[in-house]
Amino acid sequence: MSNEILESDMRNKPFGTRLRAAMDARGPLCVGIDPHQHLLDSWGLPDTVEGLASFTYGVVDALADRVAVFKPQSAFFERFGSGGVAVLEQATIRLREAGALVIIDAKRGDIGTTMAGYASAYLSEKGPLACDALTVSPYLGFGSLQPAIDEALEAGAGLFVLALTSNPEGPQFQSARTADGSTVAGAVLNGLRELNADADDLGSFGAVVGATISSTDEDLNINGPLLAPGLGAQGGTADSLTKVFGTAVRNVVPSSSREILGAGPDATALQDAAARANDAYRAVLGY
Ligand SMILES: O=c1ccn([C@@H]2O[C@H](COP(=O)(O)O)[C@@H](O)[C@H]2O)c(=O)[nH]1
Repeated sequence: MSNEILESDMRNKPFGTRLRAAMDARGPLCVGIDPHQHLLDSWGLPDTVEGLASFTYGVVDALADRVAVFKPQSAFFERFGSGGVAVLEQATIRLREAGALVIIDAKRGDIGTTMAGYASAYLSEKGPLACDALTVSPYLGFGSLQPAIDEALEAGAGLFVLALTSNPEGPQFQSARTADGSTVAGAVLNGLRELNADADDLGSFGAVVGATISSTDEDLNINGPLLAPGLGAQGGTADSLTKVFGTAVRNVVPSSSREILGAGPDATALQDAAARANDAYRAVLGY
């Protein structure tokens, strides 16, 4: 199941094309790798870098060849300093070797050459944390993301820009009106729509839209992927996806972390949890 995505012709395709192929082959589920302290504890592991490594590689070994997309949460690796970041690097390499795509959830955002520094760390194939896509924050202005957009285009990588996040505090800024009358979220979605305008099927520039927002008046048809965290532990369900995403539901990448990870450490239990979630989302998203 892994090799069709790894074939050299696919390797050189833009992120959006590779993402569609991976979801077609393995189902739409994105498994979040969030090694919370309470999860290490429930897996019988110590809250140390060794515990982090056992947890992370346990997820990788169980799921890398059957799940399309993984979203490691950088914060839980950074918590352990350089040793933790080394685990993130290794996990990313192993997942990609098994044909999965990796979105590192680091929500980076800065200006000019600093943003370019983040972009080269995560998006350039020569970067130490080279992955398929990175989450980024647009709150220094959508245009501040340009160095990451340029690097993503150069590397065939993708970006997921925060638009309508799953947390209840999000609307305070995201629903605010900009000078041209659109909301902040609407301005982000417009920016992404422009970036994806020439993409054939799925563009490489995605939005983060939580599965927990009850509904939205924003146009989510951006011809790009819609990363939907908030499923499972935060209360979002497969049915919420139809309500939130409407006609854009086919482009949703449903992401779930604690709901799946809580089934470990047994590999079969992790695989069953991922298969159940994948089947539920497949049915709703039309795969
Ligand atoms: O709007 C957002 C953006 C990112 N996240 C991240 O997704 C996971 C959710 O974990 P669960 O255990 O499935 O709740 C976590 O890494 C968040 O930082 C989000 O939840 N909402």
